[in-house]
Amino acid sequence: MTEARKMARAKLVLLGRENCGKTALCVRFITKRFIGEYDHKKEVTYRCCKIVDKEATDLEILDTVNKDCVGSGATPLESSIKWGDGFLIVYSVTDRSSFEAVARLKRLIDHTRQSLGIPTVIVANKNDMENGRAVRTEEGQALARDLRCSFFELSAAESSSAVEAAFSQLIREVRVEFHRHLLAMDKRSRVLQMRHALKNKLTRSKTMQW
Ligand SMILES: Nc1nc2c(ncn2[C@@H]2O[C@H](COP(=O)(O)OP(=O)(O)OP(=O)(O)O)[C@@H](O)[C@H]2O)c(=O)[nH]1
Repeated sequence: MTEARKMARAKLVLLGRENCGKTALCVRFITKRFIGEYDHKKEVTYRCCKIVDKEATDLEILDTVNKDCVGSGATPLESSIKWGDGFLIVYSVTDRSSFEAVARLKRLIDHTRQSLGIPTVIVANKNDMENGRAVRTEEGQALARDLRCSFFELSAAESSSAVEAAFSQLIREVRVEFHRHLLAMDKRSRVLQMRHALKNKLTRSKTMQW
């Protein structure tokens, strides 16, 4: 792969019900640290550079706040969805309603982007809280299979490497999509070139007849 065709940057968006751990995941991924409490009021875009599979990518990561795909939050959420190249849909294994929001959020991505192939990873967070578990691992796996998304169950509080694995998977999927898009553009421009060449040839042969 030539340098010019490598994906230099990507925009990632974290979606999910309030309190499921979106900010904790972002901060863990960027700093490798888990900090107990975060400011819940602001939507934040983090910038960082990460190396995945020996390839550096500049990332913008949008941490959305308290939004669901229903009600008044829907419009700004759609603009975040239009902005992103890839999505982490997060739920907490201790909060059934956050799990139920996942399918709705995935449908909103599909609908907003008019595509079923937008890179999306589902993250089941807080699996250190076994006592408060309200969603079984198999339920998360089954939902991810149905929605054709990669799935990670983890704890932002306990495992930096698991968080890194989930983000890395999303970055890989965004890269695949980027290269698919480039190939489609190449194909289109080849077709246009051929059409142009054919038109020129036809015009020339007409001219010769005259
Ligand atoms: N035990 C445990 N607590 C977690 C974990 N991840 C996040 N938390 C806690 O859950 C609470 C909510 O985490 P946030 O990261 O603020 O959640 P959020 O989804 O960004 O919340 P909003 O900003 O309201 O949308 C905080 O008290 C975190 O410390 C985890 O993996 N395990």
